[in-house]
Amino acid sequence: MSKLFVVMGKSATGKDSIFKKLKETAALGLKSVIGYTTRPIRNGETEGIEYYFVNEEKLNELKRNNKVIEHRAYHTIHGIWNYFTADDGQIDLSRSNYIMIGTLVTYEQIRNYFGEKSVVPIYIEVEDGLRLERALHREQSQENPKYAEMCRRYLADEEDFSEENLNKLNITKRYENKDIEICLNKIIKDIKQACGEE
Ligand SMILES: Nc1ncnc2c1ncn2[C@@H]1O[C@H](COP(=O)(O)OP(=O)(O)OP(=O)(O)O)[C@@H](O)[C@H]1O
Repeated sequence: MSKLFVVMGKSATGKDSIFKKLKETAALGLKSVIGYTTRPIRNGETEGIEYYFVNEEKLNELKRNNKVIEHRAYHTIHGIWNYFTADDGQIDLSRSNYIMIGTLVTYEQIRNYFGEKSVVPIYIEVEDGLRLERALHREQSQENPKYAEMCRRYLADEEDFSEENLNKLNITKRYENKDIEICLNKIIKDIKQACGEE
């Protein structure tokens, strides 16, 4: 049976970096599910690669057509930022294995939508101090660093990814992203196993 892998973790744990590498690992043959967001595009991001960057009008249109699989709205310092996954023809579990980035809420809703057997969590962890350092470093490289939003997100993650929430969803397996290559190798091995290749 085909699988949909959901890469999750707190801010700056390296989800985007790991997601990109897994997508590029030809041996896995994973198709990516691109999510949608109404937040502004960051330097270095490309439309249709990290996300489809859309406005709220588009979100409302997809909602009216019952095409939104899961949706989260964050009250940020810059207003409401929406993130969602749309049933836009990208996912066909009878044909391929897929990978996407998400939050715990995404994972829960996607699991409800496609069923527990088809959806596999990949939870990334980084020690809090190191993670804050990486978040700051990344923000400093932006044209308009959003430090207040970085701090808000850092604190919000504590609640969103609490042990209680992780336990509720039965997420026991953790991948530590200290050294990205070691982390990737572990994930690749497990993805192969889950897809029945090992
Ligand atoms: N193993 C690693 N060692 C050093 N730096 C890393 C490692 N993994 C990721 N990074 C860097 O840490 C920063 C955060 O990584 P990334 O943007 O992939 O995180 P993210 O989890 O997708 O964050 P967010 O959810 O906030 O978008 C980036 O600048 C990235 O280059």
